[in-house]
This record gives sequence, structure tokens and C-alpha cells, in this order.
Amino acid sequence: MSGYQVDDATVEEIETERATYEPITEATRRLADLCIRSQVDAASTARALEHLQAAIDVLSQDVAEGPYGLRHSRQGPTRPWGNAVVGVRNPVAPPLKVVHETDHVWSDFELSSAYEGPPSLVHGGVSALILDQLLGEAAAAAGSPGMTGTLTVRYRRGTPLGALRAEARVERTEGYKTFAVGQICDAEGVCVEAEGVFILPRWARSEQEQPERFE
Ligand SMILES: CCCCC/C=C\C/C=C\C/C=C\C/C=C\CCCC(=O)SCCNC(=O)CCNC(=O)[C@H](O)C(C)(C)COP(=O)(O)OP(=O)(O)OC[C@H]1O[C@@H](n2cnc3c(N)ncnc32)[C@H](O)[C@@H]1OP(=O)(O)O
Repeated sequence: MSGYQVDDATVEEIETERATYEPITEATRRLADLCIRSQVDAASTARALEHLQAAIDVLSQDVAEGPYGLRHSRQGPTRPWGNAVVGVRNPVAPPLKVVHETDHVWSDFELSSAYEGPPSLVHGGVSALILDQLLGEAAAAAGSPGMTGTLTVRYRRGTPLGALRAEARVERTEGYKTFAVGQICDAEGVCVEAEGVFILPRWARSEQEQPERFE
């Protein structure tokens, strides 16, 4: 399947790519928040727009075809850098840095005003997005990666914007199906819970011997 690439990028090349693009990603995230909260006048937004157009013109000079995909290096870390939750080159991603422990994965992260649903609260779709990723990473980290077949989300109380923690773990595996559970918490406790079934698709079953490729 296209989108999964194996390459020989060295650790140094990967770090160079990160150092080249991560700063514009972070600046663009900041920009999203400012689009929502800035109170400058029309002349100032017009001036800002001119600068943005200049930046767009520079970045447009050389653009890859299609999305980033999942790039796995034989020599360095895997780069899911366009990913909507963890992509270090994706300003739409919060992004989360996910820590893989022996029996679970977790992430401490901050959600800005760009993720608002109900006033001051996280949009429910964003919570589902984050839990989909965390549960999927728990499945992959346990050696049984898969596509989300079914994700069930229970919103127990409003999730405030700001500092949050997400956690997930595998509950059990049945053949090609992995059942994972997880939650998002604020300082007061659990806000959202999820359970999901992650299924190794038919097209990938011959790859099952090398699950590390997908972690
Ligand atoms: C080796 C790599 C494989 C690819 C792994 C993919 C991603 C992993 C990559 C990196 C891992 C790192 C981190 C992961 C991070 C985030 C995860 C985010 C994941 C997503 O954001 S992903 C996007 C949303 N996701 C889709 O876009 C799926 C579209 N869909 C399909 O691609 C197929 O529909 C599929 C594959 C779901 C099943 O198709 P299939 O043909 O392979 O399955 P098959 O018929 O053989 O069924 C086998 C058994 O699963 C049961 N079953 C079938 N469908 C079910 C369902 N929906 N719910 C519950 N159970 C279901 C059957 O009932 C049977 O159960 P039983 O064996 O007990 O009878």
C-alpha cells in the first residue's frame, strides 16, 4: 500500500529535516491561536496577511506530491510527521509526544483555543481523534498494529482546554483483532473514555512478522 515507505535516512538527516521544518510548524500553530484571539485592527491584519502571502510564496517553490505518509528508516526513528495527532510537520496536530511504556502508552499535552468545541471545552471530535491515535499506538506498541475498525467514545464530563493527559493500553488480542482502551484526564480525573478494535487489514497480514515497521 502506498504511504508506507522504507528508506535509509540517517539519524542526522532526520534531525536536519526536523530542525528545518519544525519551527515553521510551531509558528503556524501559534498563528492558528492568534487567528482566533488577536484583536488588532484591519490595517494590522492586512499587513500580517502580506507577510503570510510572502511565506506561502517561498514554501510553494518546492512541494512534494501527495501527503507525507509513514516513513520508516532502517537507521533512525520512524516519521509519521504528517499525522493529524502526532505529526511534527503538521500544524493541525496538537502535537502529542507519545511515551511508550511496557504495558501502556501515555501523553501529556496542551490544547489551545484552536481545539474548542463547547465554550472553553475541547471539541468532542478532537478527543476522539486523540484517543484513536493513542489506542492505535498502544496496539502497535504491543506488536499488533491495525486500522481502527470500531471506536466507541464516552464523554463523561466536559474536557477543559489546556493541560491534559491521555493514556491507552491493550486489553486483549483475538487473532487479527486487538482490543484497546484509553482515557483523557484533566487534573480532576477522567473526562473521556474510549474502547476500540484495531484490525490488521488483509493486505498487511503477510507483513505481520515485522510489526516493528509500524511502531
Ligand atoms: C501492518 C500494518 C497494518 C496497517 C496498520 C495501520 C496503521 C498502523 C500504523 C501505524 C501504527 C502506529 C500508530 C497507530 C496510530 C494510530 C492509529 C490510527 C488508525 C486510524 O485512524 S485508521 C483509519 C480509520 N480506519 C479505517 O479507515 C479502516 C477502514 N476499514 C478497513 O480497512 C477494513 O474494513 C478493516 C481493516 C477494518 C477490516 O477489514 P478486513 O478485510 O481486513 O477484515 P476481515 O473482514 O478479515 O475481518 C477480520 C475480523 O475483524 C472483524 N471486523 C471487520 N471490520 C470490523 C469493524 N469495522 N469493527 C469491528 N470488527 C470488525 C471481522 O468481523 C473479523 O472478525 P472475526 O475474525 O472474529 O470474524
